[in-house]
Amino acid sequence: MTSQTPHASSRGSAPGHQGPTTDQIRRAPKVLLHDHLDGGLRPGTVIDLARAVGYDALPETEPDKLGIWFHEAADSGSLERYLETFAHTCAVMQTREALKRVAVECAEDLAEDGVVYAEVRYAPEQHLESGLTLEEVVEAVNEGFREGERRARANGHRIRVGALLTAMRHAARALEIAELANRYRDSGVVGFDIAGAEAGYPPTRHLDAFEYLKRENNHFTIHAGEGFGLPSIWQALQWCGADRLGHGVRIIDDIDVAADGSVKLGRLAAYVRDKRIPLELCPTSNLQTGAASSYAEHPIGLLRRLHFRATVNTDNRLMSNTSMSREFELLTETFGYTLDDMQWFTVNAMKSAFIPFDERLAMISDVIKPGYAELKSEWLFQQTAATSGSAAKKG
Ligand SMILES: O=c1[nH]cnc2c1ncn2[C@@H]1O[C@H](CO)[C@@H](O)[C@H]1O
Ligand SMILES: [Zn+2]
Repeated sequence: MTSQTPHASSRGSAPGHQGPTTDQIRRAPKVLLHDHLDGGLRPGTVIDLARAVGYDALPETEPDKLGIWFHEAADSGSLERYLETFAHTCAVMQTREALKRVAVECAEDLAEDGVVYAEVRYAPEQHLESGLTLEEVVEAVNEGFREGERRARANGHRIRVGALLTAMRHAARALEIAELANRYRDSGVVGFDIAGAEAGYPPTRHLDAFEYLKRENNHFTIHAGEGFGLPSIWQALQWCGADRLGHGVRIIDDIDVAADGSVKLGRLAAYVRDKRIPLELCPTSNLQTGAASSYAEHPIGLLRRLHFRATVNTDNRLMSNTSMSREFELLTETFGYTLDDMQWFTVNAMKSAFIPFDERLAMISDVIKPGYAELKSEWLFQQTAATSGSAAKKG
């Protein structure tokens, strides 16, 4: 972890610059731990696939309008209504070809955005309507990610994508999906997750799946502390044993900031910080589901200042009309973050990934840190009147 203070000065960019430029943010190496495959389709692909399978329930048939429709429909203030929009994306992801294409494009789009490592999740049980088996779903997506990585490389980008298999918390297939994740752990699947409406569906309903994964020494994250508060986070950690928290943003309810600015952590918040539990924060998604009321008031500001293991994520690029670069742009605008802050979030994410330690370390020391060092040194080589020699000639 870097040791700079939260609002590190302009050391990370050219003197006088308040923060990184849009272009620097895009080129900076980024790590994404929380992104849903069925929440990141290109609008044009949704339309193509709907046509191919004869799905006629799309609300719009023109890409730009459909993109806007997803964004507006998801902008509902409630997690339950936000989740309704996935009926359309899941409906068109029911064949091997469709799943593969979506996975290829996902890897390509993330690479284009400067993401060097991503864990992308989806719920295999939601892709069985046309007769695919769970294994066929996983294999089609894996094939797509490998092909996407190859195409990204051909375009001059480097990315690695791992899959997380999600079980839906309202359903009863968690153990089966956990076993599936375990079977594919050496073939592209790096962990497990549960998602879906949170209120009324506590993670302890799926204890058998989590206990199984622990016995197998496997990894899992749990969506908790988004649509419901502290009890959900507490269960996810202390009953289920989650390695990471999907969102976890409501941990803020256990942090007291006094009028004089002094901060007191409750027992659960202290545990989360002390144990370095990674928080997969997704600012824009939280605004849409009502888990936060504005970027300025988003708990990520305080959590970063208090040195929680905070990470920045997209959640659903289609529904939130976002990307990793966009999330960082919004954060730099709101909190004045510099390249040092971006690097801190990125190293946090890489440390928290589910791939082996030696690979995480190599990513941090050989990809992430050199990438940021390169960006941070750019101002030194900008041609100015002082360095171009033109002043001397005129004199
Ligand atoms: O932010 C979220 N909270 C909870 N569930 C979600 C969120 N985003 C997506 N999904 C759910 O996860 C499924 C598998 O990818 C999606 O189909 C959606 O229902
Ligand atoms: Zn999510």
